[in-house]
Amino acid sequence: MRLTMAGPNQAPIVLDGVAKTFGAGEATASALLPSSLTIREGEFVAFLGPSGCGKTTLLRMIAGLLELTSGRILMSGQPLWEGGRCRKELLHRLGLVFQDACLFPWLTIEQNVLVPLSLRGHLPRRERAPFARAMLALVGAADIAARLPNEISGGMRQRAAIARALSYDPDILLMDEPFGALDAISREALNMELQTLWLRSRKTMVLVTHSIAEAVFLADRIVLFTPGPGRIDRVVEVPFPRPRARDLVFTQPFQDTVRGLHERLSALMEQA
Ligand SMILES: Nc1ncnc2c1ncn2[C@@H]1O[C@H](COP(=O)(O)OP(=O)(O)OP(=O)(O)O)[C@@H](O)[C@H]1O
Repeated sequence: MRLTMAGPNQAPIVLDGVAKTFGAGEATASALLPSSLTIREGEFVAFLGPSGCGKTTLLRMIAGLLELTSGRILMSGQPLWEGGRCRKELLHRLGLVFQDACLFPWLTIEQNVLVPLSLRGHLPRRERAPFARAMLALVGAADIAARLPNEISGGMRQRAAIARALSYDPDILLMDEPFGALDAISREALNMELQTLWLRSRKTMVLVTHSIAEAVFLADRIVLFTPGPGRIDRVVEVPFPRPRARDLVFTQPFQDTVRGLHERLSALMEQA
């Protein structure tokens, strides 16, 4: 089922006092303190914070993979969780990409990208393969359509994972450290591709990252978390116009922004 588009006052994602604790009794541990945030239509938001601050936990709650302990998540104004039950029909708006590409090793890349199309069945059968190839082309991976996952590089596997997430035709792309395991140069190339993808599609994108520079390069707004149990410390607007050139990272204004965030994160970690 496809939902109607969000109205002007219905942001794609609203977090309203969202919190999570794990365990029970004396073993209870807080993973995320109450956090509120509005993610706007078509914006690129990065979640940035030290290890264990609850970024992944929050992303998993937005993805409907983890129940909230308290608070509400609204998707285009509709609560994602109701009475302890996740409203699966709202999840059709989401595409997910994780650090590990999680591709089926016995399927070619094109077949992997076709899986969600077959499962969802939202395209006529004859249109599926061309659509899968178009998604691979969009992320610069058209050449590897016929290869198996273990025959290609980690960077190419992540491109394929993004293409697979896009084949759900999501309005919102949630990404958890998608390039965390890649070398610096591949990561830069993938960041450029991701920016191009965002510029072309204007999908709402949420990226969890440890990298301050990656967050500054890609995001419109950076959500900074305190050390665990984390909460949102502040939301920082990134001032650089688009498209952002690869060389932006070497400029003084970029490095000043990175340094400012670094100093804030260091201060938070010293206070913790
Ligand atoms: N299933 C779970 N059961 C118990 N504790 C958990 C579970 N998942 C996460 N946690 C705990 O919740 C806290 C937040 O973890 P989370 O993975 O969300 O942090 P993170 O900011 O994404 O960290 P990283 O950047 O290292 O991935 C951590 O203390 C973690 O140990």
